[in-house]
Amino acid sequence: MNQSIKPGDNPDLTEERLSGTFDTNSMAAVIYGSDKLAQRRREISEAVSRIPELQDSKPCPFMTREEKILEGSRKSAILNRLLPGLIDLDSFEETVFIHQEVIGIEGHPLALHESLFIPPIATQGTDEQQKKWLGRAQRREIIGCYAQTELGHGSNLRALETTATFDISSQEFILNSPTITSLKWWPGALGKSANWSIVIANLIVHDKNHGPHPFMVQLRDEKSHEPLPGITVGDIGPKMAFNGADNGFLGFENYRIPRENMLMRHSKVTPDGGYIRPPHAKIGYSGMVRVRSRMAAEQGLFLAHALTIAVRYSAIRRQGYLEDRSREVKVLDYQTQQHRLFPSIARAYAFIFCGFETIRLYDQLLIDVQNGNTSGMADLHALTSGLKSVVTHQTGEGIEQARMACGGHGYSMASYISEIYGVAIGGCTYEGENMVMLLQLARYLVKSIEMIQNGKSKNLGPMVAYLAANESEIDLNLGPNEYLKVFQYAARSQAWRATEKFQKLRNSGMSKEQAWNQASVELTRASRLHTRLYIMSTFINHVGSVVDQKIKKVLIDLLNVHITYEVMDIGIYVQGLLSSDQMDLIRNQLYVSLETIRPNAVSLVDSFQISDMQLRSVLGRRDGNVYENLFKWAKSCPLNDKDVLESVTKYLKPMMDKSKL
Ligand SMILES: CCCCCCCC/C=C\CCCCCCCCCCCCCCCC(=O)SCCNC(=O)CCNC(=O)[C@H](O)C(C)(C)COP(=O)(O)OP(=O)(O)OC[C@H]1O[C@@H](n2cnc3c(N)ncnc32)[C@H](O)[C@@H]1OP(=O)(O)O
Ligand SMILES: Cc1cc2nc3c(=O)[nH]c(=O)nc-3n(C[C@H](O)[C@H](O)[C@H](O)COP(=O)(O)OP(=O)(O)OC[C@H]3O[C@@H](n4cnc5c(N)ncnc54)[C@H](O)[C@@H]3O)c2cc1C
Repeated sequence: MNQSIKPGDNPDLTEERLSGTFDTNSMAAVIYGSDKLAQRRREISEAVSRIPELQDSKPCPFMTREEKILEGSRKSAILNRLLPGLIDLDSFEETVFIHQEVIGIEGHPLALHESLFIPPIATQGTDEQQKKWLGRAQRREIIGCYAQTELGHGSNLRALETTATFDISSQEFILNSPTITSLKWWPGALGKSANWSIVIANLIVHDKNHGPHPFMVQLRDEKSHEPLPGITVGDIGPKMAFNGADNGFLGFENYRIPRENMLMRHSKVTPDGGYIRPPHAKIGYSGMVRVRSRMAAEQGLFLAHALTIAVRYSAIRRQGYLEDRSREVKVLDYQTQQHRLFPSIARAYAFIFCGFETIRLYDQLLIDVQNGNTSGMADLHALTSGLKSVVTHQTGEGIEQARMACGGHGYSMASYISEIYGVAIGGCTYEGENMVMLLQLARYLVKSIEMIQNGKSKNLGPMVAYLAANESEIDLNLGPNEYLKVFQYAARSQAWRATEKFQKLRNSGMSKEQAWNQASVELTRASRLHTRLYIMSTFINHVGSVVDQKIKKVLIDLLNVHITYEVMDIGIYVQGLLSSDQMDLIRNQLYVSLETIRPNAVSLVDSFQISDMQLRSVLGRRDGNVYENLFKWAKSCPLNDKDVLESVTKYLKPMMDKSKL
């Protein structure tokens, strides 16, 4: 049963909901990993919808940037007061969810406090440091951000220029931004809101540079909120989207902080200037791995927002005819519309399933690292580097297709899809530019192939074991596991092709760096295929573990859309394996699976259970009553407050009057 049906809804949507074959609450439990979490999301939505002061003061598209920041701060402060009665304060998921529900996706002054400021203190701070700052941060007595990227460098962390020089005599670090390019640039909440920051700076002790390390730095006076002497700080200006957040710049001039402000759980500077190395050289990068490990689920949900809008709208939008000339069809009945939207629904599910898996893997790694075992770091770094890159790119593509699937109204801010797109594709850049991160995974793939070449296949981890197999024929009787083999073939042959290209260039006498650069397009292709294989295999495993048979049946249908679409999409890489007859068969299976999923399309997006408050879309409203509300929305546009604008009286009218003479 579709739980979204209510009286007064658009009958076209009700009809769709009645045709669904499964219970949307049960599907939500599968999507969010547990009945309890799905249930909590519904309860929180319901509770906040009843609190007038948490509602939008006006639609976001009609707000200026200053109003967005004010509104985000207003709601953050109210939430901070009300949270104890609304959520389990120990649950990160509930905390993130309620902020998203109430404030939305455009960002707000506390958006990074929870995800980028608190975690480094909790995982890289010593027990004393945690005691000193964690409680204050959790109670929001201080607001924090994460300042790493600089004006001149973001991707290449080893070229960061900010310095933290240890002064033994005063037992302080002296922070400096020696050049214009060393200004910190981009950190969310830094511009106007945060009064503390984790700052990544080169640690210099006895003139030796030990590379980037994290420091806890106070930026603004806790009473006046004025920048402290030695600090230059401000907002970097409007962005493509995410304008409810105040991304900022920051410079230091001989700014002193106590020795105890370097986060010292792993690396340490002793009072006499001794440096103690961390157990793994890249442990300071683990905050980034944490965020990347959450990005697949987060991005899957961005895609889910856009699809909820586009699929619901496509079910009420009637345009053109099929056989019956007496009534126009729902645009959702066109095969092209289904081909545009349904594979993205499948991807959104796949990304969310993968995302919960990588969050679990990160949590496990965290426990291992705290116990001194860093052996899993390279694997998870490689996996999350590839995953964030593929998922952000495909999410962007899927959201843009969703916008186009809504025709002209998709282009209006009333659809809200452009904002979702703008926020989501930021993910292609933040937490590591996608090409850069694909090349990180490629290093791992090349190393794995070198192990095979050196007769050490047995040492390969489970995620790359397929690189050593030798599949050259596929049974035509295609089920999910055969599709997986097809994908393995594609990923394996591309990984070998790219590695051999790199090796050939090396053997021709080229430097390692040049050879890498000349092979890099092929290497990034290998990384994408490897990652898409991982996404597919996680999806297959996840569906296999579902117990509820009605849910399982529809997930198998969705999986069929996914595997057929993905294999068609990488056709060029499987030409050596599949005949044109086999490709035709797969193409036809895709068309059949689009038809099979059609009656459940609306129920599949309803199962994401994204409330109207969170969706902020006139087109995607749960009740499907779009046209009257589009008219209402347009009338409420501030431009319509007056019939005759100053633009007319001051310029157009005099121009027209003059022309008449
Ligand atoms: C009451 C209030 C409550 C508030 C609660 C609010 C909560 C609300 C939250 C959300 C609300 C909802 C909001 C709506 C949603 C909005 C979403 C939008 C959010 C926007 C968020 C934006 C955040 C962005 C943050 C950032 O971007 S931070 C900056 C990130 N920067 C990067 O990622 C830089 C990328 N570069 C690198 O990582 C490195 O430079 C490099 C590329 C890895 C290379 O490093 P390096 O040069 O040092 O190494 P190499 O020489 O290349 O490699 C050497 C070997 O090291 C290995 N390696 C590298 N990294 C790692 C690692 N991490 N782990 C393990 N190993 C690693 C590498 O593989 C090499 O190995 P080898 O064996 O091959 O040698
Ligand atoms: C919305 C948003 C929020 C952000 N929030 C924060 C924050 O809170 N804190 C923070 O510290 N930072 C933040 N950032 C900054 C972000 O992390 C960086 O912008 C990102 O890491 C990319 O670095 P860059 O800007 O230096 O890109 P560049 O590296 O300059 O990228 C430019 C081009 O160069 C290419 N390139 C660079 N290096 C290589 C290479 N080795 N091989 C091949 N190609 C290469 C890239 O692929 C890209 O095409 C944020 C950014 C955005 C957009």
